[in-house]
Order: sequence, then C-alpha cells, then structure tokens
Amino acid sequence: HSWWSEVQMGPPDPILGVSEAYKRDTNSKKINLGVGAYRDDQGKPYVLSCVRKAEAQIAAKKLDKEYLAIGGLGDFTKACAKLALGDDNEVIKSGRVSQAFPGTSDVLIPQHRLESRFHTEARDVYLPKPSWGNHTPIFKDAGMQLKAYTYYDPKTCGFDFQGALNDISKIPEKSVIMLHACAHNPTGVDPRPEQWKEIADLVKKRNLLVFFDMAYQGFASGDIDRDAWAVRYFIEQGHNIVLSQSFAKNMGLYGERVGGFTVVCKDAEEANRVESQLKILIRPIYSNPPMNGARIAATILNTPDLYKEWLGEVHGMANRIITMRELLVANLKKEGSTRNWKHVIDQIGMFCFTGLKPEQVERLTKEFSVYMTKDGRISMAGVTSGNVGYLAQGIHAVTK
Ligand SMILES: Cc1ncc(COP(=O)(O)O)c(CN[C@](O)(C(=O)O)[C@@H](O)C(=O)O)c1O
Repeated sequence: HSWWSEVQMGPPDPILGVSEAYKRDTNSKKINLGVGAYRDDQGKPYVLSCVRKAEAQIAAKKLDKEYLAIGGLGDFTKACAKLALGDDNEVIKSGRVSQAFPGTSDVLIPQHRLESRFHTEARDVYLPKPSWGNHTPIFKDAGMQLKAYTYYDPKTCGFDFQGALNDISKIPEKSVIMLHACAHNPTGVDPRPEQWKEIADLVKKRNLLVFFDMAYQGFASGDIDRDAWAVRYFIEQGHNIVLSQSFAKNMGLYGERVGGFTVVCKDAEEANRVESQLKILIRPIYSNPPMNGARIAATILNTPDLYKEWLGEVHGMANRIITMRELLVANLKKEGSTRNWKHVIDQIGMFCFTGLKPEQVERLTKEFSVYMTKDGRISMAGVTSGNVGYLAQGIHAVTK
C-alpha cells in the first residue's frame, strides 16, 4: 500500500508556474513577463558588478561556514535597518528595533506567528485588493484571518484613494494592515506622499498594527531614500511598524534568499523581549538564515565604494524599466491602438497592471506566446527594446 495515495496533484504556482509554461514553449518569439525578476536589454538575468566585487572580497577572506546566529548576521541586519530607516534614525539609535533576517518570503512566517502568538487582540490581517499572491497563503498558514481593503481602481488602472480610506476607516482596532512600501505588487500603483499622510493619520486613529513589505527599495524610483519615504514617514508619525525587506530585486540576489525583518518597539527593553521570542519562533522554522547572500549584502552596504556603485546600478535598473514603459506605449500608438495606456507610464516598479482581462491574457499567450499572470500583470523587466514591438503588436491585437 502507499502512504500517500490520498495526495492530490496541486496546481502550479500562479506566478512561478508561468515561467514553467514559458520554458516549455518552442516559439522563438516567446516572451516571459511572469515572475518579477530583472533582465537586461538582452533579456538576460543581471548580476550586479558590485555583487561580483563583494563576492571576490568575501572569498579572499576565506571565512568559515559556521551557523549564523538565529537572528542572522549582525553586520547585515543593522545595515539593512539603516538603509530602510535612514542613517541617523532615532529609532535605531535608541535600540528600539528587534531584528531577524531570512529570505524575505520566509521572514513573513515568524512575523505572523509572532502576531498570532503575541498580538492576540486581533487575528485579522487586511491586505490591499489586490496584493502579492503569496501574501495570502503565508498569512493563512500562520493562522491569521485574511481580509482586504480597497486599493486598485480598475476604471483608471490607478489608486482608489477614497475607496481605501473608506475601507480603512472600518477596519477593527488592533487589526494588522499590510502596506506595500513602494512599487505595489501586482498593480505598480503607489499612493502619492500627500495620500500616504492621510493614510497614516487614519491608521493611527484606527489604532492598527502596520506591516510594511518593502521588496523594491531603490528599484521603484531609482532612489533609495525616495522609495523608503512612506516607511520613514510612518515611523516619524509614531507608528511602531513591522517591516520586511527583500534584496532579491534591488541587489539581484534572488536565489540567495536575502531579506531583513524589523520590529519597531516602544523601547530597547521591549525590543529585547520581542527579539528573544522571534528567535524561539525562527528556530523550528528555518533554524538560522543562509549566510552567503547576507555577507554579500552586508559587504555592499558597509563598503562605501561598493555602496556607491550599487546606488548607480539600482538606479540603472529602475531607469531601464521606466524606458520600457515609455517604449511600450509609443509602440502601442504606432500599432494604431486608440486606448488610453497612460497607466503603463504612471505605474512604478517591476510590474505593470495592464488592465487586460483573463481572456485577453489567454489569447496573448496562445497566439503570441507572451507569458504573464492571469490578472493582466506584466513584469516590465521582461520587456526589451528587441521584443517591445512584438509585445505591442500582441497587446494591440487582443485589445482592439
Ligand atoms: C511585495 C513582495 N514581497 C516579497 C516578495 C518576495 O521576494 P523574495 O522572496 O524573493 O525576497 C516579492 C517578490 N514577488 C515576485 O517578484 C513576483 O511577484 O513575481 C516573485 O519574486 C515571487 O516570488 O512571486 C514581492 O513582490
């Protein structure tokens, strides 16, 4: 007999499964606009030169392979918080942050176990509608209740500010509210600073626990400080936020699983208690984090000339994506499309929420071998000056 005869065949991941389908396609003109992974203008994955230099410096040190502490590599966690919160941030100086770091998606797990085990007042987590697909199973698996607040306006392919305020004003006190710090996934739609200010006021009035997910700092606008503006503003306004950061995109460290996790607490004593419980939560999940990526990120963040080079490279990646947005709209016009594609340029970061319906997505894949997620999200990093014309042909053909 078999132990596993009851096991069902599960569906492919809505995002990572797109890449699998793309790989199987034999059409030489195929384009993968699925997973949010940067490609250069030749469509190739891009390893930053500051990463190669950091790797060489690390290799030369012939370091050991001992376990990292459960909370991670000190040099990295501190630099990670400084990057997010700013160099001279009072919160860090006063020791009010407790930190850990694993690969980002995994960071969310202790985060939610922390909440479900200690933040027992409310078990509801409010995600923007829509949010990153993986947020839902991560929260669910940690035993939290998933709820949503209006975020995206399909009519304008933009931010439904009033809708968001209306919903947030009804969120029960002490619930958790998820905010994407910049480059919202999947819509590419971010609140403007004056809208963030109103959201921060309302969230404070509702006494909500803010969880910021910042997976694209520097990658959205090209400017590290600008992309962290909302996180820093909320902290200035007195929100003791929880923050998860990823270096997958802005340092191109995808497979290295490098991320940071910061809890802003009332004072150093509370931060120590929280950190102690985080370690207890982490130990049975992944025990201690991977060291390679953390060493690379720490070397870049803590070595002035590598840091400077990195700022230039992340700015360059953001710029290439912004150029592709403009090129795509120009080519759609050239194809004779009379639709309003302004949102393709107004949206920011890795993704563009095209507004294509599932059946149009289906046709684009079947007839043009253009791969993207069913919700009409395209990863702009998959667009190159070589394939943007073909992509515009396909999009025009299925939307005219
Ligand atoms: C908002 C957000 N938060 C966290 C992550 C996790 O990033 P990592 O685990 O690599 O540090 C992603 C990546 N999301 C994707 O780019 C995407 O939506 O395509 C892709 O990497 C993914 O894992 O789905 C993200 O978009």
